[in-house]
Amino acid sequence: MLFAKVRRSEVTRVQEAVKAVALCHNVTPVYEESSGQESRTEGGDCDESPGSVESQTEADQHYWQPKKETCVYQASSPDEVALVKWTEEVGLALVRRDLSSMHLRTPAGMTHSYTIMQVFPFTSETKRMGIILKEEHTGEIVFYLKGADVVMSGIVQYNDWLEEECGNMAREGLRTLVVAKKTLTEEQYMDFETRYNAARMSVSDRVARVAAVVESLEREMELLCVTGVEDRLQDRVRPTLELLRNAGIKIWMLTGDKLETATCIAKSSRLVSRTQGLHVFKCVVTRTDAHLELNTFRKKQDCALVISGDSLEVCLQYYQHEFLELACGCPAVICCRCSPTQKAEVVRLIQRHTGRRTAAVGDGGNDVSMIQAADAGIGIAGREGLQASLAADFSVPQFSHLARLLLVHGRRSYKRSASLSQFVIHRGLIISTMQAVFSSVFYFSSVALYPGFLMVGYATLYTMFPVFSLVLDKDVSGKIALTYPELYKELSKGRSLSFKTFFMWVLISIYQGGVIMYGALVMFEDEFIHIVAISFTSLVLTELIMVALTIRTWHYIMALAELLSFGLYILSLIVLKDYFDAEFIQTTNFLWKVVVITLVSCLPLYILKFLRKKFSPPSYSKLS
Ligand SMILES: Nc1ncnc2c1ncn2[C@@H]1O[C@H](COP(=O)(O)OP(=O)(O)OP(=O)(O)O)[C@@H](O)[C@H]1O
Ligand SMILES: [Mg+2]
Repeated sequence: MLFAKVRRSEVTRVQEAVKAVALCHNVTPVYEESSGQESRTEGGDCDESPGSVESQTEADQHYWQPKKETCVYQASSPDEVALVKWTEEVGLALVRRDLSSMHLRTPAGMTHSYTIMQVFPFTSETKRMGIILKEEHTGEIVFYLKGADVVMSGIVQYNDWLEEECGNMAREGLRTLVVAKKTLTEEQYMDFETRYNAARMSVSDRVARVAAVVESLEREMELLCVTGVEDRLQDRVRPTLELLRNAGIKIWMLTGDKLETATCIAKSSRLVSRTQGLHVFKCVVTRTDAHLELNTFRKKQDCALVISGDSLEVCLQYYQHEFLELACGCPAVICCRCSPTQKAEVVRLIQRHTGRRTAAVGDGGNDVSMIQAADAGIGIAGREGLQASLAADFSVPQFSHLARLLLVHGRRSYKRSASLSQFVIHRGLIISTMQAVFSSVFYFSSVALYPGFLMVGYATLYTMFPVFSLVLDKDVSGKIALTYPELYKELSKGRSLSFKTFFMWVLISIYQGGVIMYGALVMFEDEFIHIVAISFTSLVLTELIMVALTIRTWHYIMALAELLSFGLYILSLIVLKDYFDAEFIQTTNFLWKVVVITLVSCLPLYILKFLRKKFSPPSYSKLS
């Protein structure tokens, strides 16, 4: 007798729990035709007031007939989808949902309808979501609440197993949610509704007041169950993280998850290797606690840090500098139970403290603020929707694509921007130097060295294509860049674009400009009138040769650009009779002088480059 009673209550409790999981969520079933073309959402975006369900009876019947369509669950949270799928598997399927109602199909084939009275959506701040439903059959009003264990443990009635069970699941890497319920009487609900509506109407402090009213309901709730959803890692996360680490990138993991889950994921993704120490920062509340904890942590070496959002806040409040100093020295940092604003704040602090570039990678809506705060925001378009990838600077479909994005494209882009920008400076400065030399020789008169179209042509037709084709340059192939992440590490020293390289280019420009101009002046004392033809030809040739010297891997477009520019210049020599003396430029005199001047301006650089490659070759050249 007693046995039967216990058993029975157990069965009903399990039923209650499954029902709660099947009802407390924001999932909408969508039916897709088998062809996979059409999809139909129910409700969702139409703005109906709760209660207007009569008009749908016809549609309902249509829906409840067995059909060939396949049902897909749609929700912003993949966890919720997983849970609803599970309830369908155990027999309680969500067949239909709109703004005002929800329908479940029981294993016996019956349909239970529920009116949705209120929904309190999930936010990362409250870490829970709630729903108030009225069962149409019995008229019972139930408030279901589902959320993170930290918040739920204060809401549910006393029990001795919640914390332990959540911990157990989390240590296996499961993402846990606690589900609770509370039955409301009609009066209780009416009372709540009046207060809730009043709060929603209030002009000032609306958010806080609404939250207070909802909180008044969240007391002494009956604990139903704990769910654990496996958050499987995407493909190739482990090797990607390893590659990034070898590339000299410090990785911080910022998550809203529970400490144990986050630790487990950090281990399974090898963010923290098995042999590496892991320091779990104790929960601190006061300044002294934080001080002591920081001191304990300081003594450990080469140890990854795990810290919860609350403790992080305390540390940042009192010991911002010290904390960041220690954390930045860690091989990996894991911040759990972070709110979205906290994630963004951490990114900003790292930027400010280290002065380094940051990249934030995220896939969910709760990562948007951090993606926007970082120097490079990278969104992963995936199961959690598109919010992150829409807010990001770069969007990738898979975490593992990060390796290619950073190590190959990021690296190339940096190198290319560096060489392109410095070349543009060189191109402008060399001609300015020539003008300056020319003017100073003629007592600083303001006579333009090159007339009209030559100036325009220099900046455009004659040199533009080769210089811009530098954006196609590659020093090593993508495969090599991915095999040797150390290549990326070198970039962080900023050697491709620094004051040093800038002044090198300035020097080169001054040297070349000076050589060409003085050369032309010295060699042509007797034929001064040809100085334009000579110096300009040398100038264009120098520019083309310099581009050719800079290029590390020839692309056919680069060769084309060089030939095109050269061809166009030859053509203008013939066509622009106003600027060039047609007879003179056909003489060998002209030719050998141009060749000599160009050689003097370019050969030393070529020799220097050659020597440098020979005696201190850059690492990429050793690899290719
Ligand atoms: N749909 C939901 N309903 C109720 N509670 C939820 C829901 N989604 C998440 N939670 C709880 O709120 C916590 C914080 O969620 P949040 O979205 O900020 O981070 P997360 O999804 O756990 O982690 P990540 O930052 O890695 O995406 C979760 O750990 C979970 O306990
Ligand atoms: Mg999330």
